[in-house]
Amino acid sequence: MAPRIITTTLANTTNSVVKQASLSSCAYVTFLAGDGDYWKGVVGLAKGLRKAESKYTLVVAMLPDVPEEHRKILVSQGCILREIEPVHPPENQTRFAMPYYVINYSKLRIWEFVEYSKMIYLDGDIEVFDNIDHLFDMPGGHFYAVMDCFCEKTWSNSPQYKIGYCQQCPDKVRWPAEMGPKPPLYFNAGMFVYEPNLSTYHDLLGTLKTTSPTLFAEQDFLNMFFRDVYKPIHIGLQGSKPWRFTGKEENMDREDIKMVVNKWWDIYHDESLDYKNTVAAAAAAEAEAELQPFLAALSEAGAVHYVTAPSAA
Ligand SMILES: O=c1ccn([C@@H]2O[C@H](COP(=O)(O)OP(=O)(O)O[C@H]3O[C@H](CO)[C@H](O)[C@H](O)[C@H]3O)[C@@H](O)[C@H]2O)c(=O)[nH]1
Ligand SMILES: O[C@H]1[C@H](O)[C@@H](O)[C@H](O)[C@@H](O)[C@H]1O
Ligand SMILES: [Mn+2]
Repeated sequence: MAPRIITTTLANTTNSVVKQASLSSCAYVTFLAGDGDYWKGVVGLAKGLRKAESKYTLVVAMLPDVPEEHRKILVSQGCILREIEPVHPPENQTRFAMPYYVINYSKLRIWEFVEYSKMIYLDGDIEVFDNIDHLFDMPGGHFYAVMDCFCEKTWSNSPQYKIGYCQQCPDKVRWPAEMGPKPPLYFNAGMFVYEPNLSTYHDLLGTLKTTSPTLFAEQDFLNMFFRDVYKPIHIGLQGSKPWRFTGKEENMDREDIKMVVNKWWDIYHDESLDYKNTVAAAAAAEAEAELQPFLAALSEAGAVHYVTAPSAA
């Protein structure tokens, strides 16, 4: 965990208590829902970040249905847990299964995490094999993400897939003039760099109320919402539930895929990467003492529901 710089000022102003706090302002954030096996992905991600010697902590935005047992494991791996309320898409407009939408749209709550000025969102099934902390240094005011790939079967009903159009190599198959204007750049929402902000957050939720859900849920929505500030970045995305891989899946007898999956398991099982075995755990114990008044103040104000990593003791 990165050392935190905390200043908590409590001042009485006309009977109200003004609480100011400045926390280390960057963090990674992932999302967790349900009692399934996605928590394994989060453990793999937390350990991968550690292996890459990231300076920043991993926040887990989780829905209330994540069982206590899984929460404990994540806390023991140094994650900061933040429970979020489910976000429901507009009623009567869902052509697809409701739980799918509730899960995905709930991700929008991460704009509420304004104790951080910049965050990198990563899906729980993504692994980092290199340090990507430098992405926090990119200029603010933009939404950074990786361009999506339309070759996936999930895109088979789209015009892009049908004509073999690739936005990453737009010269391979040119967008035909008779099909109208070229579609705007489209990012994958499995990883992005963004700035939590309450006004953006309210705008996101307000706009969602009047937006019909579409196939790729919050991914389509975020593409629409941030279309004017989107900037593509080039980072390899790895996300196919490596913990479920058996080698028998369709097209999965490839050596390169097996190597990535094995690399994922190496990180997952590496005990030296367990939070309790790191110097950060000791530093966190020290920082926790300082952090306590701030958390107490926030929870007193009913602002957040927060669980931090335990001390190494
Ligand atoms: O039961 C679930 C389902 C999902 N997740 C979380 O939600 C993320 C997204 O779900 P998947 O990885 O299963 O979905 P995809 O790989 O299809 O993800 C892509 O499409 C989704 C919408 O269709 C989202 O936009 C997502 O960010 C994008 O990477 C997971 O990584 C995980 O962090 C859970 O915790 N529990
Ligand atoms: O845009 C889609 C979407 O995110 C899918 O859920 C994912 O499986 C595909 O890889 C991607 O192209
Ligand atoms: Mn995924």
